[in-house]
This record gives sequence, C-alpha cells and structure tokens, in this order.
Amino acid sequence: MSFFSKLKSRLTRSSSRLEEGLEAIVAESAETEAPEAAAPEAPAPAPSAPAEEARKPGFLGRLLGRTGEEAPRRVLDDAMLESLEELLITSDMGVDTALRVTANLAEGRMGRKLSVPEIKALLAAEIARIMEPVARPMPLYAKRPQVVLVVGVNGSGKTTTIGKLASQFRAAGKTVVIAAGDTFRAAAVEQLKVWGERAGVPVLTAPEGSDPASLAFDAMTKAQEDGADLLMIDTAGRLQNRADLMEELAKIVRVIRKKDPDAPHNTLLVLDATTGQNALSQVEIFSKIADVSGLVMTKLDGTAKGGVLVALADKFGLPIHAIGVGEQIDDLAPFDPEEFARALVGVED
Ligand SMILES: Nc1nc2c(ncn2[C@@H]2O[C@H](COP(=O)(O)OP(=O)(O)OP(=O)(O)O)[C@@H](O)[C@H]2O)c(=O)[nH]1
Repeated sequence: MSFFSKLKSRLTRSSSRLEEGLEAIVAESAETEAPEAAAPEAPAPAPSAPAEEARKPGFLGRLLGRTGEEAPRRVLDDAMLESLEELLITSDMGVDTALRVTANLAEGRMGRKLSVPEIKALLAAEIARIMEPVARPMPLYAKRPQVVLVVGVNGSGKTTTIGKLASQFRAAGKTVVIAAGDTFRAAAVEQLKVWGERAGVPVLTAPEGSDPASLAFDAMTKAQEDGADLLMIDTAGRLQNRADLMEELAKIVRVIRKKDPDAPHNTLLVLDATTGQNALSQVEIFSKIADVSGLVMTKLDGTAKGGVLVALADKFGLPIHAIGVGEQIDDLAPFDPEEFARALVGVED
C-alpha cells in the first residue's frame, strides 16, 4: 500500500466528515438533473457496477472536478461560503484559517457553479499551499553531536517519536545516543529503554528523581566521547507547574551549552493530533518555555482532527518535520503537504 493510501485510510474520519458536509452543502440548493439530488430522501437503486464505472472520469478530470454532466452543482454565493467556513471550522481548522481558506477558494469564483469534486480539489490545493512552506525534514548539521531536545506534554508521543527517529537515523548510518531526561517518572524511563533497544541505540538514564540537567551533561559528555552524530534528549512534560518546567528546560540548555554554545541545535515539540485545537495552545505555551524549532505531529492515524495541522501551519509557520501514523517503529513519515491535503479532504486517487 502506498503511503498516500495508508494516510488516506487513516484520515478517513476527517475526510468522510468533510465529504458528507460538502455533499450536504451542495445538495442544499443544487442545480442538477441528477435524480438523487432531486429526491434526496428516496434511496436510489444501487447502480450496476459497469454503469458506475462508465461514469467514473479520468484522473485529471476528477482532480479538476469534471465528473460528468450529472454531478450536482451549487452556485457559489455568500450563503454557500458561510456554510463552507462552518464546515472547515468544525474540521478543526480554526476560525482564522477556515476564513482564509474559503476566501481564497472564493476569489474569482463567486457566481460559478461548483460540484463536490471541484470544491474538494480547490480545498486540497488551498490547504497544500498553506502546508507547503512548513513541510521540512529536521535539518541535519555537520555538528557532532547534533543535540535534539524533545519537548511536549506527557502522553503526546515523545518517547515513541524519539524511538522512531533514532531508528531512522540509525538506518541512515548515524550514531545516536538518547538521554532519558524525564527522571521523575520511572515508567517513562523504562519505556524509553524499550524503544532504545528496538532502535538499537543506547539510552542513558539517571536515578529516579535526580537532576535532568546533570543527566543531560553526562549524556553530552558520552556523546562527544563516542563521536556520536546525534544526541536526543527526552524531557518532562508536566505543564501543571509551568514555572518549574521552564526552569528545568532552561537548566538543561544552560548545562549542555557549557559543552557546545550552539546546542540544542533542534528543539522538537511533539504534539498529539487527536487533541485538536488544544495543540494550538500547546505550541503557544512551549514556544514561551523553549525555543521550539520544529514540530512532530503524532497519532494522525484514526483521528478526525487532522485539520488542526492546517491551523498550526497557518498560525505559527513552524516546520512540521514528521508525522506519526501508528505505534510501530516504522510509523513515522515525512510530512507531504499534497498527500496530506488530498487525504484530509478525500480527493480520490
Ligand atoms: N496511534 C498512534 N499512537 C501513538 C503514536 N505516537 C505515540 N502513540 C501512542 O501514544 C501513547 C503515548 O506515547 P508516548 O511516546 O509514551 O508519549 P510520551 O509523550 O512519551 O508520554 P509520557 O511517557 O507519558 O511522557 C503510547 O501508547 C504510544 O503508543 C502515533 O503516531 N499513532
């Protein structure tokens, strides 16, 4: 299965919700000769497979929305635009982004008759345009070790993401060291050790409750001695006491800078896509307490809240380095804006 099909099948909840909404909006005052649109209540007899096939347009036709004469169409007017805005807001895109997307979609098209496939293609193009500038892999520097600080609330998928990234870097021939910086939670340290084993990467730990900055310093020393390419530092995610967490992260940074004034070279914020709009406030909070340089979005599989990525890209413009699409070690993929946009709105292959 191609990655696109995989992502699409995993984003179906988002796309089917959008799709149903779009169909309802167009059907509301559609201008069409299609029998199903004229009598939406009466279940239409299932068309035979060959008839259905015959109506299927080619790839380009579908992308451009030319789906045949019978596709229901609705004139794009203010009322329809408003419905589209509402639909996008309920798809977790947030108000500002939804307004921007619909305004761009409407430009030069008011008064035109649009079908669902056409609207989908336009939405996908607009979303891809917003996402394109943020789709950037994590930059790699010639620095040894390149220090990657990983931040995010507990449960966002930090441990899993560190494991997946470590495995990918190792597969690319890099040597990696992991520091289990959430020293206050024994279970978190144990989890990270398991992921380190899976990825074949050493995990440095410290006694429960000890100073994370001291562990970070030791890890930095080891990574330098070993000539490691990358040092990934896990951190605590307790937002309940923001001042403490801020101080803890600042201390880690101060300490590793004694060894390398440019460290950390990347500060990755791991966000759980299923939290929807909450992800936006997490970016705001973590940007205040750490110098966030990029995002990893986890749990994009099976969430109906993928729209939040569009809001994030539009609002903060932070690079999205990778997306998590499952719990296995290989379930971390580069972020592809076009595939994502098409999967999100349900554009057919
Ligand atoms: N479906 C899915 N689950 C994920 C993904 N990433 C992480 N998870 C799951 O999310 C849960 C939390 O992930 P962790 O990596 O432990 O999260 P954490 O941020 O380290 O959390 P703490 O260990 O509590 O600090 C685990 O059950 C993971 O298997 C993903 O991309 N998709």
